Amino acid sequence: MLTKWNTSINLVSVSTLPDIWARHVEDSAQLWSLVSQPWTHWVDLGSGGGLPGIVVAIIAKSLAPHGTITMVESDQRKSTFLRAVIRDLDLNAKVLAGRAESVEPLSADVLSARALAPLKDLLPFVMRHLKPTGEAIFPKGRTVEAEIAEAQKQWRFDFDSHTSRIAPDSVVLSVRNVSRV
Ligand SMILES: C[S@@+](CC[C@H](N)C(=O)[O-])C[C@H]1O[C@@H](n2cnc3c(N)ncnc32)[C@H](O)[C@@H]1O
Repeated sequence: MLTKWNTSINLVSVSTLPDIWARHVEDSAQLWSLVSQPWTHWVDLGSGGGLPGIVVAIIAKSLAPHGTITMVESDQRKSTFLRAVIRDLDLNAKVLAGRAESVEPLSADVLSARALAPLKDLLPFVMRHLKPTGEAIFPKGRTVEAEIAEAQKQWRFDFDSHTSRIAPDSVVLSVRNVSRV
């Protein structure tokens, strides 16, 4: 469905399509095993083509059927795509077609966002949508150290950095206990 819809909506860069499994599916799926605590509500912000939200929902269907995934996507056409996938695959997931800063607070146990914004701009979303005991999980590239330093000017937070299984120069950042400096 991603490949088919990508011809009319720009869900992923066309140059990545030949390597779609590793670049997008495995890259999203690796988040699953990095979450360190039980969860019932996973929120994915700026899901675009369902990365990682749809991939997480597919895994959850067999491994965590109690889990609900909410995807927040500001683009109406991408939201329509996400709803079509949820319907076709009968996933326990829903889409809020709106902006992360304006949808109602979502009280997530896990919050993810891939390629949405630098860390300093993600942390206000963490404050709005993640439970105080929850965990945020962000795939990040080579700029991660600079993003952490920039974010620490305004925020306190605990974090762990996990080397990506897919791209050795990337990491998955796990963030907890966020508060303003
Ligand atoms: C670069 S794309 C990444 C999409 C997907 N997460 C991925 O990794 O392929 C960013 C997505 O976030 C959406 N977006 C941008 N700002 C947003 C916001 N404030 N709230 C919700 N979605 C947003 C865009 O429409 C776009 O689909």
